[in-house]
Amino acid sequence: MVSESFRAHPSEYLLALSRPPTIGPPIIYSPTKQTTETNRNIFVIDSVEKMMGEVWSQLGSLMASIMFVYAMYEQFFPRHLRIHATKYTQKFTAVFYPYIQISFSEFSGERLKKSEAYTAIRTYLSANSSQRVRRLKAEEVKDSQNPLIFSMEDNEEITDEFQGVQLWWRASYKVPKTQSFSFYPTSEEKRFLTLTFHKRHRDLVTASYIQHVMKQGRDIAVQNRTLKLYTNNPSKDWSGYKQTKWSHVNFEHPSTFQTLAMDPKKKEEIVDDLDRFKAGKEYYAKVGKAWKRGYLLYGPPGTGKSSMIAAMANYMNYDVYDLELTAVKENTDLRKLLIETSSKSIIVIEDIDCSIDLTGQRKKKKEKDEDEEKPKNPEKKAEEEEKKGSKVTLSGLLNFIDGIWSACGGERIIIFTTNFVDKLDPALIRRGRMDKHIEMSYCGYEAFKVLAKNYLGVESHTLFPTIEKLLGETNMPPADVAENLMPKSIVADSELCLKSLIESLEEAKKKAEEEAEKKAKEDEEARLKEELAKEEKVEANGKSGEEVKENGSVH
Ligand SMILES: Nc1ncnc2c1ncn2[C@@H]1O[C@H](COP(=O)(O)OP(=O)(O)OP(=O)(O)O)[C@@H](O)[C@H]1O
Ligand SMILES: [Mg+2]
Repeated sequence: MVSESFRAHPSEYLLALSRPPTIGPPIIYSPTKQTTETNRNIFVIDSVEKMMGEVWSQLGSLMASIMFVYAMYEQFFPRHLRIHATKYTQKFTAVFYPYIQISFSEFSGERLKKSEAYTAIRTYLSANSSQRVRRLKAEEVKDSQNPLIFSMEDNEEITDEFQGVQLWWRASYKVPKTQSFSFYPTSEEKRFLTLTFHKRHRDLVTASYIQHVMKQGRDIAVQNRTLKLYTNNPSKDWSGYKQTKWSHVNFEHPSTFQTLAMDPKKKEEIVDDLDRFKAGKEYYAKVGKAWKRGYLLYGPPGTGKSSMIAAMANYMNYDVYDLELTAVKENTDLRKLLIETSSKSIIVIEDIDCSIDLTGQRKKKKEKDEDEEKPKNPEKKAEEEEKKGSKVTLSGLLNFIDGIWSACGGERIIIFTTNFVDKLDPALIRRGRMDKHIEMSYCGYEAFKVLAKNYLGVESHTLFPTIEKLLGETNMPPADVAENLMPKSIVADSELCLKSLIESLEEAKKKAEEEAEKKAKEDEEARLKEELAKEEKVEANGKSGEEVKENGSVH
């Protein structure tokens, strides 16, 4: 037998099989020059060669016949009959071939837009294939945390399993036969993914499996993507060639809930709220509310409002749209901006009290009265309006937050920040618009412990009780505490930083006491002044009374 007598390496065996058949007289090996074993091997190789030669020649003639028949078929078989022939061939093969194939092309739609389904499936397969497929393709991906992703190479196949059912995915490509003229750049090869499965699983695959794959693919893409920080372009720049309403950069703020210094209970409450929001798609639909949530962050400067927004974006994996209201010309522009934001995003308006004239309605009325009094020349009026910039009104902003348009897209968080919550119109911050009001306050002991752990890696220290006492007596924002905890030189250790903080706290306490004293003095002086003024008034009244009396007596 060949397999028994052939002892060469498999690669040599394959080499022998692939060698073309030799023509001519057989080679005679001299028994005197070869050992018996080697002779036997040579003989076996020789007979395999001969056998393969026959197979090759038969195969060659068969191929030639098939090609001839195919060429005749292509040339002479009538076109309309060919359609029927293909149809019946497919029906015939379907009897013996129980598998169904679904293909997903890379591009779809009129403008050769990249198919979302293809992208999602490819992401799903990339996540699953890198461990199982031998031939992988490395691709550079924009906007992803991993600059390189590995997907399966063309013509590779991967087996997947879903609810106990086996399915096969294959990546393929087609080179189009004819070149068509197009305005849009087309790649020569058309790539597609083919899913093969047994026909008895048709319902499972179409109803659940594909949805499962696409959802997983999208989730993986969301996990891997780099967050973006958008800002709105001034309304006057919207027309023209590019017409982009938002510009963006990669969002790289490192703030997280771990690094955020605040009361742990309050922090946990916020994280829970965010979790509930993220998982609340069905709930919001059930209660008939748009899937969005508003947060109002208020507190003195440097208490971590902006850091909180960054922590929320990183936690939720949402893009941030930083809306600069002063660059928005009017209410309709606000709506246009809203439409162009994506879901899974946070829309932020910082320092809302400074960005919009919340007494706009009243002012407008005053202006109107003035205008009626003295009509201006229209050119001057337009110039003045241009100078004034934004014409966004409070009602426009209210509509932006919870008008009908605000529901498009879904899964959006709106955040306002302010230093002066009392300045805001109650309508703007009522529950439903700003669902949760979060106060960011001065640094307490709990917040300090978080900062000490983050900045110095210290969880307890003998100086902590002193700091706790001083923090209770002063109002220092976390930004100042953090600054004091930053080592000022390479050799500075944690004790030095804590001492520097104590110094600053004592200084702040002294300053606050001095200021309180000064204020008390000023108040006292003002009170005395008022009393004096009152007395003088009474005196003056008394004098004038007497004069009246005197005058009366004269008359
Ligand atoms: N609660 C905090 N936790 C951790 N770091 C903080 C906190 N508050 C402030 N910081 C530090 O102080 C800096 C300023 O904070 P941040 O910009 O978040 O304050 P803010 O409240 O937005 O101030 P403003 O009202 O002036 O905008 C941050 O870069 C951060 O390092
Ligand atoms: Mg800020």
